[in-house]
Amino acid sequence: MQTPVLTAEQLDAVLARAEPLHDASAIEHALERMAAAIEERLAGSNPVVLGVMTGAIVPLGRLLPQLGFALEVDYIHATRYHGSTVGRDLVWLARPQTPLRGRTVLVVDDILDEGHTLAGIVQECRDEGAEAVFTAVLVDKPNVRRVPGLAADFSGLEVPDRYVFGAGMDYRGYLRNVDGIYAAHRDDEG
Ligand SMILES: O=P(O)(O)OC[C@H]1O[C@H](OP(=O)(O)OP(=O)(O)O)[C@H](O)[C@@H]1O
Ligand code: HPA
Repeated sequence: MQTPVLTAEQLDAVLARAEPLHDASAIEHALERMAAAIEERLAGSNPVVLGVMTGAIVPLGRLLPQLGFALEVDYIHATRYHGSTVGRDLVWLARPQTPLRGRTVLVVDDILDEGHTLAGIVQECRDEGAEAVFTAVLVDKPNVRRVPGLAADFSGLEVPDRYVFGAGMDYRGYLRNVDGIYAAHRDDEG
């Protein structure tokens, strides 16, 4: 049997010493505000909504039932953290199967950090002929390493420049299922 990278006991310890940033109700309200803003802007455009795997699972799954207009759902998988807390080169694991030519696209992700992932995906959508590309992230982490000029069209909550997890965001592949957003203790980063 393959040994898990982290044990349940280790994860309990990471969670216990992490700093709570946003609770479940703050996340719920942020997603409601985002859904209203997205609906106001994109209703009638029949968009392709692209979830960025894997972190988008939670925000996308919670946003979709709140979007009351015609849309298609697909996913794209590009990663640069590979279960680590340090970003590297963007690696493409899956491109969307839905033709994007002439379409309005809404890219949904859990977090905008340095921005290389979102910038790469937006460029990919444009290269595939998308007519307009919008971006939505549950969490915005402003920082000096951000790709210059990059901002999400729709965002929910801000976090400080710390390694965060929960609400879809992972800590070394785990803790995406935590219903709150936490900053890892400095000793647990790196
Ligand atoms: O703004 P950036 O610095 O580029 O980082 C943001 C990206 O990093 C995370 O993905 P990750 O590569 O960890 O894959 P995951 O979705 O499987 O967690 C997150 O889900 C974003 O897609
Ligand atoms: N947490 C989880 N995933 C991430 C982060 C983060 O702070 N930054 C980029 N991907």
